[in-house]
Amino acid sequence: MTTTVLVSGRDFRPYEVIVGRGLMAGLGARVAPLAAGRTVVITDEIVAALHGKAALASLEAAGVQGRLLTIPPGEGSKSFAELERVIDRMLAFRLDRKDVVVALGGGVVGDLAGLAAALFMRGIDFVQVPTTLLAQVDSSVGGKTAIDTPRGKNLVGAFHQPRLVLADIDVLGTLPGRQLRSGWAEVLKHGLICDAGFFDWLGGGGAAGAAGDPAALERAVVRSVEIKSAIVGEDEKETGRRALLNLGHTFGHAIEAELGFDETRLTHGEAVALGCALAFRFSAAEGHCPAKDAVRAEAVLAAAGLPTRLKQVGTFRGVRLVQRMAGDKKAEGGRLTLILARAIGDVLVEKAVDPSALTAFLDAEIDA
Ligand SMILES: NC(=O)c1ccc[n+]([C@@H]2O[C@H](COP(=O)([O-])OP(=O)(O)OC[C@H]3O[C@@H](n4cnc5c(N)ncnc54)[C@H](O)[C@@H]3O)[C@@H](O)[C@H]2O)c1
Ligand SMILES: O=C(O)C(=O)C[C@@H](O)[C@H](O)[C@H](O)COP(=O)(O)O
Ligand SMILES: [Zn+2]
Repeated sequence: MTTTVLVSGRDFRPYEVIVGRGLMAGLGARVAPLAAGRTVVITDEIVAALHGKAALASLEAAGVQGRLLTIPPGEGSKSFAELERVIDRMLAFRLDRKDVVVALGGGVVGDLAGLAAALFMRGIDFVQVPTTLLAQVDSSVGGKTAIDTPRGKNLVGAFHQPRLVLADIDVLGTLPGRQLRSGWAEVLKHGLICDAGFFDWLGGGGAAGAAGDPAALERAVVRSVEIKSAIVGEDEKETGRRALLNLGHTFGHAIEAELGFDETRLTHGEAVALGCALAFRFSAAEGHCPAKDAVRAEAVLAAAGLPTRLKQVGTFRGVRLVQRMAGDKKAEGGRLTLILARAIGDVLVEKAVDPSALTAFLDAEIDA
């Protein structure tokens, strides 16, 4: 079965997110109506080897001219240097404004290719073909594109919505278990934000998804896309409600930065899982949410094989983490903003976080 979720908001052209099995073969037919000219398929070396041929064959069968542009795999490619190289290749290919970028890969490919599409000749169309669970449930939807700088995650970017998202559950069959669990963290995040029933399912019968069961994965992808697209439709540019999608990220991004964005030590999804557990425990400590919800959130995250304690991933100092967190894009006038919880499925934007309370909380967490 194929499910189509429409992402629509006041200030951008609506687009479809198509979720199902065996969709890669139909990529060309779906891209053809969007591409007046040619396509460039931006992908990483690992995905190119696994799925590049199928993508190009499908485009060719539909009469769409396509060529591959590969980047090295990993977070290191979300850099000014790689962005420059990609745009230079696009210029060398003589792409024009009618040509279309296809982002075939995980969140790294989607974020970089999306930003290149946003900048190239002031913006050309792009299509997301997410190949990691994380990209299917999160990064391919909503139009956030970005690169990192040594000072932090995603600090340079643009909002640029795709024309189409094609999420083929079958491509997840080649994904390593660790990457599957990493994507599962963003799925759990969606339940924690606004759907306690979904979270219960993910912690019960749906847990098979984290181990690769295709039916559970499909249901988890569809519900995640529904949740994310509804929020993005209301608040594309994160002036309000969209910040809720950042649950766990102010902690998570600071931890990723402290580890030098080394995904062999901590993937983005693992950082989000740890960040969600910290956000729930800090919420409980500050009296926003019952302690039992923080305990339950942690139990489900841990059962999925995700980290929930700082000492599992490295050695940190509270003051350093808080300095990093103050540099987050949600901070206004140097004031820390955090997404905190009232309960599982009910979160809020807290703009008046006391840095000393947060530092003391993190120092106590470091050995906990
Ligand atoms: N734009 C957004 O809204 C948004 C949302 C969430 C995360 N992100 C960003 O996404 C990035 C993380 O994305 P990710 O977790 O997909 O990581 P990733 O893109 O680095 O992919 C993880 C690894 O899986 C490999 N891979 C991809 N598809 C595969 C497949 N089908 N089979 C086998 N291997 C495959 C890749 O080559 C890579 O080695 C981070 O940079 C994060 O900041 C962005
Ligand atoms: O789409 C959003 O909005 C999100 O916050 C989704 C996050 O999972 C994602 O990691 C996003 O890239 C974080 O955005 P940032 O603005 O904190 O960099
Ligand atoms: Zn994320």
